[in-house]
Amino acid sequence: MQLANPELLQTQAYIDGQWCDAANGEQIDVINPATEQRLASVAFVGASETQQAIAAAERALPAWRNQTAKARAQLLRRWYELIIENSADLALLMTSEGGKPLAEAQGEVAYAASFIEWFAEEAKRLYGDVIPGHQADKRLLVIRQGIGVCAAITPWNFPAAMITRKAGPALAAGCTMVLKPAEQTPLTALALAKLAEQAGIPAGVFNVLPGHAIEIGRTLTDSPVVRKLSFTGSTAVGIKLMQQSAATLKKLSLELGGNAPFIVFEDADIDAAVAGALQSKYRNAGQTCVCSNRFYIHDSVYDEFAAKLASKVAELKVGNGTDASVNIGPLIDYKALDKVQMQLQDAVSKGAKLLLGGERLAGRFMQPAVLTEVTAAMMIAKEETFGPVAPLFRFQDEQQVIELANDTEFGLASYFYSRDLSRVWRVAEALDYGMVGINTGLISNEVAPFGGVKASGLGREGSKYGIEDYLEMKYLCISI
Ligand SMILES: NC(=O)C1=CN([C@@H]2O[C@H](COP(=O)(O)OP(=O)(O)OC[C@H]3O[C@@H](n4cnc5c(N)ncnc54)[C@H](OP(=O)(O)O)[C@@H]3O)[C@@H](O)[C@H]2O)C=CC1
Ligand SMILES: O=C(O)CCCC(=O)O
Repeated sequence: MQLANPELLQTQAYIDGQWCDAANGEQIDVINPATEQRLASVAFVGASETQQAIAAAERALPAWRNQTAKARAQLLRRWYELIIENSADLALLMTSEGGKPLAEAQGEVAYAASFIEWFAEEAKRLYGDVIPGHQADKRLLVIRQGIGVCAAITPWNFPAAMITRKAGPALAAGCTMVLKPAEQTPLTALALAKLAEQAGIPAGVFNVLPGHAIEIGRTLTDSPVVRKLSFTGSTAVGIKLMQQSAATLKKLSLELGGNAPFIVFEDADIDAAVAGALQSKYRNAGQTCVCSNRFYIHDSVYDEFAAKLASKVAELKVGNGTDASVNIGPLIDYKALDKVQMQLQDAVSKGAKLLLGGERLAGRFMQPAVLTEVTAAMMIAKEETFGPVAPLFRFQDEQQVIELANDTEFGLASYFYSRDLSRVWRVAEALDYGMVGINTGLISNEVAPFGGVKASGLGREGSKYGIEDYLEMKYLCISI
């Protein structure tokens, strides 16, 4: 891994503006999932370093909070610019430790940077309210202030964007942050911290702790100083963190698993639906929480859709994401590969047909797959796949498919294709999901509210709504 700016390869934790090893010297290897070679050994910290980071974030809070939003925005703007200037290195780090193809990694760097830019601007417009008084001698106002010290725990599948989608609004609103990145992808997080340091973000405002998930998570949730926790990851861990946060009554944002339906109605533009399916299913080898998980195709267009999708999937090239011609990188680890293979085998054993792909290749790679004649009795209908497999179900009518699509504990992203305007409204309103892509397979951007309902979590990230989770409202009652 040859970085143009070698300073971006940081292997120590970043606490209170200092780069430091774990107190006990512990380290963990970061492995390239494509080559299975060691990229670096990174400090692996625990509870005591987490306490230090929380204390640093608490100390840094008053000065950071008391600056004007504009002053904070100027520093955040510089952070944004440095991310853009270093985007080639950041993308290479991301591909090397997470496996996504370089073009996708470059896209993620731009996406990640956009949250810093957006929230730096947004924080200047955190207006309050003047409420008509209830008595002649009273004046009532509402102001909005940053909530205080925040914690963030982020996953490996978006090693940069899930950090900036949390740190952007937090820092812009005047909060400070302690971040624990995923064990598999600490290098991108530490590079972001290096750029934050270079941008002049003061010591203690943004701290990064690669280390023991359970110890760090417990220390963050137990701390009364930490007023808010934002987590992206699995539903099981989200529930655990919510339980742990109960004693200190933390404000929570939880962006958890999904089981996205992708519906193709009989009046859809089939070619457009195939293009959308490719984007929404195979991005990051299917490892995103908004990836389509269940394809419901109207009986009358099922065979056409299946054939067209399979012919496009056959063109996808599997390999090391640093090769510019590659579309599908490795899965993150063997556990992920085993889970996808198990879902495939379960479906085939219950009557599904493997139209294309599915073979396990050397290392952590697999051939992207299309499965047909899939039914609700199969494991793949219920569980998040997090892999490059498109299972196609048949349906006959609108009401039936809405019921099927909503028949899941999850409620993050959903997609459908139709050219009938009345149906577009009906179905969009009936889908029990936080996000609905209509005639598109890509919905994520910094200006729109990202988040789910039911077991997919709490709160929204990005957009003008995303900063609300980092604010408290204060009511002022003035007697004159
Ligand atoms: N909603 C989403 O975007 C994502 C969903 N997932 C789903 O979750 C499945 C498993 O993926 P996985 O990466 O294991 O997801 P996890 O939920 O286990 O991990 C996400 C983050 O939480 C941390 N974490 C794990 N356990 C704890 C804990 N007890 N206390 C505090 N932090 C904790 C992890 O740390 P560490 O890495 O150190 O273990 C990581 O930083 C995937 O197959 C997918 O279905 C996964 C990633 C993202
Ligand atoms: O998969 C995830 O962790 C959510 C991020 C995906 C996106 O923002 O599109």
